[in-house]
Amino acid sequence: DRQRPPAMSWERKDVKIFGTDELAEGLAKHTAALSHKFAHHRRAFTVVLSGGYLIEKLRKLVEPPYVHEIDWSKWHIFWVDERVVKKTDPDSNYKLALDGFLSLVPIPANQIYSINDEVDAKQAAEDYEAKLKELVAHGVVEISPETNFPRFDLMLLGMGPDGHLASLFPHHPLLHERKKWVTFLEDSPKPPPVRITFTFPVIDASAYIFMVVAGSGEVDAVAKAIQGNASGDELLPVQRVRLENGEFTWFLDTLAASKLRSF
Ligand SMILES: O=C1O[C@H](COP(=O)(O)O)[C@@H](O)[C@H](O)[C@H]1O
Repeated sequence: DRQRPPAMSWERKDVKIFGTDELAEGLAKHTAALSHKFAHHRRAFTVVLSGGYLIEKLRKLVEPPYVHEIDWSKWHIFWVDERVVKKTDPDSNYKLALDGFLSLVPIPANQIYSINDEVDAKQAAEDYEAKLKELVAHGVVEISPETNFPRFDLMLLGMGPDGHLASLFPHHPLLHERKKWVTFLEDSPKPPPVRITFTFPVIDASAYIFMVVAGSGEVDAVAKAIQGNASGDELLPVQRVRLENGEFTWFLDTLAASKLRSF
């Protein structure tokens, strides 16, 4: 039933709240719209994924009508963060996305940019940054004219209960990394400890970010992030996103939004 918009209990430009069963449909609809827009204007649609339950929320994209309507040949897939484990490890964000999403859609395999899982974290971060630079040079990934950081078309991200996004955790020194595109950490408070992550300047250069949060686990972080009055060091990582020239939209289900005061 394509004409029927997803049931949405509440919407403002930057916050969309869906019934728990409707969130995946709403996300698919808005993602497909961006895919059409970018595929029409450029030869590539660059999409960055996180791990976590985001992947399960992409389930409607692999079903009709979206699976048939999207021009998957234009999609290029990246990870905002990755655990430094083998690609077959259950902790791998690549494996999670492959099993739950990428193996079900016809994105060309050479347009799926996973990390090098044969090297240590420092080398994996350097390799990934070098790959991004190569793709910028070939015009696949755009570059921000303002900051010279790569500008991805869409980041589909999740957030942890502590407000972390990517592998940028509260009070961690990497929150302040302003030079590198991709960096690494060996002390992630959430296991596994060794990871690589995009830095804030890369996240901030995005054209669109969809921040997807569902269920009751992050309800306090959602309320703090959207309506809290923290400042300085107490800002949650997700509150530190400062898009230069892009749109940040929360995709919440009613449970995740249940501690929001009405706007
Ligand atoms: O460790 C990670 O956590 C976040 C949030 O995960 P979730 O399970 O709370 O959705 C995820 O976005 C990130 O990619 C992942 O490495």
